[in-house]
Amino acid sequence: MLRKSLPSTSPPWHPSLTHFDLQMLLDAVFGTRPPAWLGAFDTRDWALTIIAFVALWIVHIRRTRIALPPGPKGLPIIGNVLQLPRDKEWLQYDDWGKEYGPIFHLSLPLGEKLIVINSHKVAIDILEKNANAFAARPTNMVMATDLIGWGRAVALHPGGEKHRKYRRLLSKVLNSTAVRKFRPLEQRAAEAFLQELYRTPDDFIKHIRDSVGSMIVELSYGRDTKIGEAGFIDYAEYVHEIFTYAARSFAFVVDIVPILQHIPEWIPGVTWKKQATQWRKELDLMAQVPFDMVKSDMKGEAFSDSYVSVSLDGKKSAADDDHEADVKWTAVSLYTGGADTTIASLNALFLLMCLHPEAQSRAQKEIDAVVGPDRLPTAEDEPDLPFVGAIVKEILRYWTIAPLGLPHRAMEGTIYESYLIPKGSTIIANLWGMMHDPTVYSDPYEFKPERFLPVEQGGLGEPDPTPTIFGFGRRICPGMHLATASVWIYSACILASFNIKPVKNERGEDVMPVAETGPEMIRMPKPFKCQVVPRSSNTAALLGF
Ligand code: HEM
Repeated sequence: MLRKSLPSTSPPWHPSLTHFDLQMLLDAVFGTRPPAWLGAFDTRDWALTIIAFVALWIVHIRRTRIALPPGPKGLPIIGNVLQLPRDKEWLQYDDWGKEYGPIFHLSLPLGEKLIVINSHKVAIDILEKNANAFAARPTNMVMATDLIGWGRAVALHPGGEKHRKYRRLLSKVLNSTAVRKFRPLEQRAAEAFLQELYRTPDDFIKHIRDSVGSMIVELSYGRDTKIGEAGFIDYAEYVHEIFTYAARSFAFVVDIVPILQHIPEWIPGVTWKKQATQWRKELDLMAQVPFDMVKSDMKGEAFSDSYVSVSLDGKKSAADDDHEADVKWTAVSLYTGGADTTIASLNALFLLMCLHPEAQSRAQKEIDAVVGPDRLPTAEDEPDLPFVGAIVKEILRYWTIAPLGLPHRAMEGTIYESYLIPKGSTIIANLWGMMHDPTVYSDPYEFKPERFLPVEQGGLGEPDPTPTIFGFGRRICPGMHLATASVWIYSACILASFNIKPVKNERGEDVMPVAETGPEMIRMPKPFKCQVVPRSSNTAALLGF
C-alpha cells in the first residue's frame, strides 16, 4: 500500500537520488520511518557504505570460492586416515587423481592437510615457480626424522639456512659440469662389475649392490672402511633399509599423531621408541666412522680425493666444527640418496631386458655398429647411442624408482588457480602417476624405449622423463647428473658384453621373471632369476681376462 507513495520520477538507484528520496524509500521498504540517525547520512556516506558492503561481499565470495582442492570425503576429526593406503600409495593416489583431478587433498587428524599432485604441469606451477615456499620437508615423519635422526641429513632435513648450505656443498661436487670428473671412476666401476659378472653371472644382484656401493663410497670417502665386523657397504645397506622402511608415509602411528613421540620409552608396549633409539645409534656410527677415517687419512701425505676430503680442505680447525658436521651429514646423504636408487635402476635393467629381448637386441646392434667388438662403450659414445639412451629413460619412466619422490611442505599459504594450499600442508608429487599419465605417454604401461626417439628417427618424440623423476624445486635430486651418467655407462657396458635371458625350467621352457616390488619408497625389484651369458667368445678378452 505504501509502495504507491514512491515518487514516480527518478528511480531510487538513480545518481540524482537525494536525502529526501532515500528517506521516502526507507519508509516505503520498512513501512516505518527509519531511525533518526539515518537522517544524518548524506549521499557521500551512502555511497561509501555501499562500496564497503560490496567490498566485504567480494571478500566473502572469494573466501568461500577459494577452497581446498577436491578429495575423498573423510570422517570428522580423523579425516581420511582410515582411507590412507598402507602400501604402494602411488597406485591409490593415481586412482584418486582420475576421480578428483591433477591436484587433490586428504585430511589428517589435527587439521593437517596432504596435497597430492598427479600432473607434471601442476608440480612445476606449484613446486618450481614458487620454489622457496615449498623448499621444506614435512615435520610429521617423526619416526625417521626426529626419533632416528635422519632429519640431520639432507633428504629429510626440515629446510632453511642449514639445508641451503648442504645444497651448496653438494652442488659444488655434483653439478652438471663438476660431475664429469667422476667419469673415469664410473667407467672403472662398470668394468670391474662386468668382470664379476663374467665370473659368477648368477650373482648379478649381489654384484650390482657391491659395485654401485663401492663406487659411491669411493666418491664419498676415497676408500672403504669397516664398522664393527661389517664392511661399510654392508653396514650402510642395513642402515639404509631402516631408512626406507621408516620413511614410508605414515609408517608409524607416531607419524600420524606426532605428540606420541614424547611418550617415555619404558611404558609397556612402546617398543617402537626403543627401536628408534637403537636405530639412531646405528645411524650415528654410519655417519661418524668413515668420516673419522678420512680425517685421519688427511693427516698423512697420501690420500685419495673424495667428497669429504675436498669439502674439508682448508677447514681443519676446531672453529669449523659446524662445517665438519655439515660435511659429515651431506656425505651420508650421498650413500643414502645414491646407492639404492642406482641399484634399483640397474636391477630394473636386468629384469626389463629379460622381459623385452627385442629392445635388448636393438640396443646391442646399435652398440656393435657404433662401438664395434674391440672395446667397451664410454661416456663419449653416448650421443651416438640414442637407443641405449632411450632404454635408460624408459627404465626410469616405466619403473619409476622413487614413485612418490619425497614430500615437500608448504611454508606459506598459497593459492593455486582457485585452490588454497594451506600453510604447513604436506605436498606429495606422485611421480609414478605422472610417468603413467596416458595423456603424456602413449600406452604408459608398455615398455617402449622408442617413445623417446625423435619422430624423424621413427620414434614417438615423447617427453624426456628426467625433468620429472628427480623431483622438483629446491629439493630436486642433487645427484641427478651422477645418476643418469652412471646408469647409462653401466647399461651400455652390460648390453655390449652380455645377453640377458630368462632361465629355463626342467622342460626347457623359459621362466619369465615376475616384476614385483615391496612397499618401500624406492621400487627395488624383488629378487629374480635370469641367465647372464657372454655375447661372444671375444667377451673374455674384452673384459681383460
Ligand atoms: C636413478 C637414480 C635416482 C633417482 C630416481 C632419484 C630421485 C630422487 C627424488 C625423486 C628425490 C626427491 C626430490 C624432491 O623432493 O622433489 C631425490 C632427492 C635426493 N637425492 Fe636422488 N635420485 C637418484 C639418484 C641419486 C644419487 C646418485 C644421489 C647422490 C649421490 C642422490 C641424492 C639425493 C639427495 C641427497 C636427495 C635429497 C635432496 C634434498 O632433500 O634436498 N640421488 N632423489
